Amino acid sequence: MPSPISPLIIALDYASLDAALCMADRLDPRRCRVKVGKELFTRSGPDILEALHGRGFEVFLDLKFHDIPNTVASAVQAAAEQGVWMVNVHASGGRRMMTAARERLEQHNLATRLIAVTVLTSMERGDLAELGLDVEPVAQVERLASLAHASGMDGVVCSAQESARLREICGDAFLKVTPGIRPAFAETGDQRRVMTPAEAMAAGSTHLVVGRPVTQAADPMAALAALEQELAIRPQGQ
Ligand SMILES: O=c1ccn([C@@H]2O[C@H](COP(=O)(O)O)[C@@H](O)[C@H]2O)c(=O)[nH]1
Repeated sequence: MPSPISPLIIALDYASLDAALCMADRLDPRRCRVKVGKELFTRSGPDILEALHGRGFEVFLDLKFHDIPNTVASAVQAAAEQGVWMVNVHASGGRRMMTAARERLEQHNLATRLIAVTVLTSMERGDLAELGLDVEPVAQVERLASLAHASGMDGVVCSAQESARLREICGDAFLKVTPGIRPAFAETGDQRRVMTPAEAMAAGSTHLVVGRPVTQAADPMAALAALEQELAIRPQGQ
């Protein structure tokens, strides 16, 4: 199946394989990718990847690996060998960790996209201050994205508020995968650095991660359709 033309990645944050597949079966792999995160993977294990691949989805495995270089490289290899489209690590694990993961993929001819998390979209200046970082989030994102770029990452996870700046620093081809997407109709919840889908694309985000605004909506398919309309995406075949 060809890759979807849409930048949308739907976060399947569910407590069971059955619940996740119930949602996946209402989605169209020609219209979006899907993301498997910590809750779902911890509950279902690799079975969920096989089930989603079997349905034709490209999967972003969002486990945010952060450990010593050899451990992270081995975890990234394991993810890639299960055929995921994208996997991520924490940029704060440092250059040697990211480089080890990149080299491991190359040694095994694995084409999975490898990206690094900069500053979680749920964090604001006060959260960084409590970690001893007296900086605006955008400054910390720039620092970590530059390091990720220099360490051979295909892109980063950042908020859409930083996408324009990262386009200047790291270029168009460097992926800017942005959670914290909140259409006008959705609640912010625990997210802090948010943007609407249209604003995020205009700012230079390459991929938009959307969870609760679709998955927790009273009518998830209507919420997805509203997102697509905002982004002027025409479903294939129409
Ligand atoms: O900085 C980050 C990194 C990852 N996430 C993940 O994206 C989704 C967002 O879900 P919403 O329901 O749309 O808030 C979720 O799976 C997070 O774990 C993030 O939000 N921010």
